Amino acid sequence: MNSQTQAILATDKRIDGKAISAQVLSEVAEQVGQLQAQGVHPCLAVVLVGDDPASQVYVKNKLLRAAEVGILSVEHYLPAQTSAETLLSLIETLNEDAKVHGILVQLPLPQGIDEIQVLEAIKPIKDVDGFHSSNVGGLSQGRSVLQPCTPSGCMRLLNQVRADLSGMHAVVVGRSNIVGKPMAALLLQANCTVTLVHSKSRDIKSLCQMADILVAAVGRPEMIKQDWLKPGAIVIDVGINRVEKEGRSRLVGDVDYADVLDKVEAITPVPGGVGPMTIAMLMSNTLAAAQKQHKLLSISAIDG
Ligand SMILES: Nc1nc2c(c(=O)[nH]1)N[C@@H](CN(C=O)c1ccc(C(=O)N[C@@H](CCC(=O)O)C(=O)O)cc1)CN2
Ligand SMILES: [Mg+2]
Repeated sequence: MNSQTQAILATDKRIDGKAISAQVLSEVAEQVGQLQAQGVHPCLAVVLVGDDPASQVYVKNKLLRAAEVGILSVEHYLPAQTSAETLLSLIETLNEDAKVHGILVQLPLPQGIDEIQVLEAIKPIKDVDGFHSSNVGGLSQGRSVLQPCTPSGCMRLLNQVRADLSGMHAVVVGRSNIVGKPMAALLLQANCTVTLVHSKSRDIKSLCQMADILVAAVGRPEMIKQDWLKPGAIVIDVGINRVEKEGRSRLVGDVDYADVLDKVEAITPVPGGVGPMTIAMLMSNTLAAAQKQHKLLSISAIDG
């Protein structure tokens, strides 16, 4: 990427997730084309259980992005009352289908289905969400595995601001399996000093004030205010909170954007920051999964 593009993608203080995700998607589309020329057609299986409206929107957007970059998709919509056995049997079928390279089970699952059992059933090589314990363990050891999409998207946004994060103090607020924990692992891999803050941490505000990089993934609307930040901090806001403001429904992050803007070096907006990156990284993971499976098949063909 040349410096002019870099400047466009990170204008002023706002880190433009929409523009950067478009760049990722265009890179993915190019490589999908190269794979197709070798007769491989990357394919993502998307499984949605139940009728959660937000999940329906996310799944629709994933399918749209897949089509845009030339990734095939298969869709499986199951009712909320689906048994764990039925879901596990579908995953087994998709695991064994050589035409399917990536399997995504949209979260959250309806109550009564054990999320961990379902995620563990996905073959690690097809686990494009990076949630299988084998990929989680590989990430913590710094191995090259499929990584969770939101944290890897956040890393891409951070690298837009600074190519080298070495020695920076990163504070991650929130310890979910999907975002907080893998985010801390990726920042550590990038040689940051990492503090993982959670609901039982003492004096969260003081911990945040130490951050050169602050990643907020806590799900509390506009919790982080200007006096929580060190001057010149880089802020990545993973929160997506729907609130009523001035009689209208609006999306806000975990950071009070307008309040902190003067104080930060750079910040992601909500919407248009981390969210679009999540879907772009899913496409990137699906491509990587297809490339790896193709390579393994080619090797086993040579070995006989
Ligand atoms: N299997 C998974 N389930 C869930 C994941 C995931 O990565 N894998 N993450 C979230 C939901 N999610 C993707 O699935 C997701 C959330 C938000 C966005 C997004 O683009 N947000 C927009 C705003 C959208 C809106 O208007 O509501 C933005 O921030 O700009 C994309 C994907 C939980 N489940
Ligand atoms: Mg966003």
